[in-house]
Amino acid sequence: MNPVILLDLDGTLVDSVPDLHAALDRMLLARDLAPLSRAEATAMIGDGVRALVERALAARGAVADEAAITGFLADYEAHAAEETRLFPGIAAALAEMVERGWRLAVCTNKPERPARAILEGFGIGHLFAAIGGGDSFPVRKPDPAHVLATLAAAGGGTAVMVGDHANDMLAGSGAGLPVVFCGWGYGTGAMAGAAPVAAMVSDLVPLLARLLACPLGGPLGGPLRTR
Ligand SMILES: O=C(O)COP(=O)(O)O
Ligand SMILES: [Mg+2]
Repeated sequence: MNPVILLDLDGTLVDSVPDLHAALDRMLLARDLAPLSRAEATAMIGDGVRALVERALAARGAVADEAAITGFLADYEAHAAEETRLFPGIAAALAEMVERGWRLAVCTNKPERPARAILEGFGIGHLFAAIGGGDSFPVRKPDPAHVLATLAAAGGGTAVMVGDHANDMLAGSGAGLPVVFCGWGYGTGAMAGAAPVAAMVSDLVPLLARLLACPLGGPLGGPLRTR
């Protein structure tokens, strides 16, 4: 069976910071709190909506409640695809993956609805055999079960996890899969740990091809597992 490339969304396929940052600032403004810098907002992304809202409010000395979280989510969902863009080169990289016969899936901590809306907005939703959002399963990254449930939804088989955050590396490795760290995303370089790094989008397909060509393990990573 052809391998599955499990792809993180925010910071890997799409630059979603502008819309997330704008929604956070609308939430803060509504509470008479000062807006965030772009760097502050970026560093808060990676653990889903609840953590994002909690971090933004905590940065301004406030505490998140359920109303803040549901209000943020409703507002963000309505504006999730305004300034969000595919990173340059991603559309071509996805097309090449499909051309090679690799199956694609998204494994993101973003809730499933806005994740689907963003992918469909770019006309690429149909490329993915599964979209595992942060609310699709009882757990999310860094829990390996999020990766495994997404892989199962995509039909199972050999897989690689690709992402820009420590959560992606932990979840993928914990699931027994090789992982690739994306250097163009929101994570810090230290989050790559021992994972091979695709420094630029153009590095990704060649790196995945090398990983998939050495199933017994090699300098690039551990053994590929079939599930
Ligand atoms: O929503 C988040 O916090 C991060 O989303 P990601 O898992 O696609 O990077
Ligand atoms: Mg990410």
